[in-house]
Amino acid sequence: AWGWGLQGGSRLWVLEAPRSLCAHACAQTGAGMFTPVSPGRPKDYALPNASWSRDMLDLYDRFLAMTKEGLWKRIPSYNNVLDHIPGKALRGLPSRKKDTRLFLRSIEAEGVGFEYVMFLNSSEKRVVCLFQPGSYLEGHPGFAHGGSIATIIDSTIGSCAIFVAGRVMTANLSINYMSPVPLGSVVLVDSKVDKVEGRKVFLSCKVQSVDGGTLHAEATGKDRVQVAQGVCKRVGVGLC
Ligand SMILES: CCCCCCCCCCCCCCCC(=O)SCCNC(=O)CCNC(=O)[C@H](O)C(C)(C)COP(=O)(O)OP(=O)(O)OC[C@H]1O[C@@H](n2cnc3c(N)ncnc32)[C@H](O)[C@@H]1OP(=O)(O)O
Repeated sequence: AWGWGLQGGSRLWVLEAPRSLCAHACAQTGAGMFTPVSPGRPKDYALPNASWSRDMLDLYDRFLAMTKEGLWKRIPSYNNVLDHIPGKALRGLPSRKKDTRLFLRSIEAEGVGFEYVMFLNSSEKRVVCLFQPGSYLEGHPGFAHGGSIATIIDSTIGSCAIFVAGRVMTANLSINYMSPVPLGSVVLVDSKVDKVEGRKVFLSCKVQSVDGGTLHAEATGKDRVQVAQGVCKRVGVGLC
């Protein structure tokens, strides 16, 4: 169940959302597929569509097969993070604004924005994201904008930190770009939690080509498991 244990010094509040929360948030059914807990069924964008390349489909099939062994789970992807949270746990969270969308899902048309699906390996504290950057993410002609790479890295490490430690905010993200990512290509964004020190979660992430032959980028991140008191009061979590 989704429970809040508040501890905190003078300024900070640590929201200890039990790990079971995330597992609870997406009850797994069938072959590694998640079904959303919230009433109604928001569109799950992390499923194959006509824009996915052969590489993306093959990689997806490979990871989906691994979910059958139970170590990997597919993370559904809705266009609003609140859709990932079980109904009763939404209490105290900012109410959903009808015109907000998760940045990565802000381009509705298939194949031109962020085409991606994430898989979680809880025991390895790892989230791997299969990412196919679309044509609207262009930076240098023909290549993905560095900000789009930073976005998919931030979201992958953010999801990893959420599943390992609960609600987080990214405190620091450092990226080395080694090789540009061609638009329409498929890359593996492989993130893991390296250590947790109190409220700080340290993560690392590599962006590699499907054949592992090209390291496009590598990053380190520091996330923070906490909600600033102000935000806590604003959303009236009630336990502040
Ligand atoms: C429920 C299931 C859902 C699952 C399915 C989800 C699917 C869909 C998910 C999509 C996932 C999206 C993930 C997006 C992730 C974002 O984009 S978050 C947005 C970007 N980040 C922000 O806006 C954060 C802005 N910054 C802040 O709010 C505050 O600075 C922070 C980061 C919360 C830290 O504030 P604070 O807690 O007050 O920390 P502070 O007291 O200043 O420092 C505490 C410690 O942290 C260290 N620290 C603080 N800041 C830094 C820093 N920048 N660098 C290094 N050290 C730092 C300090 O040195 C200090 O260390 P110690 O002295 O304790 O050793």
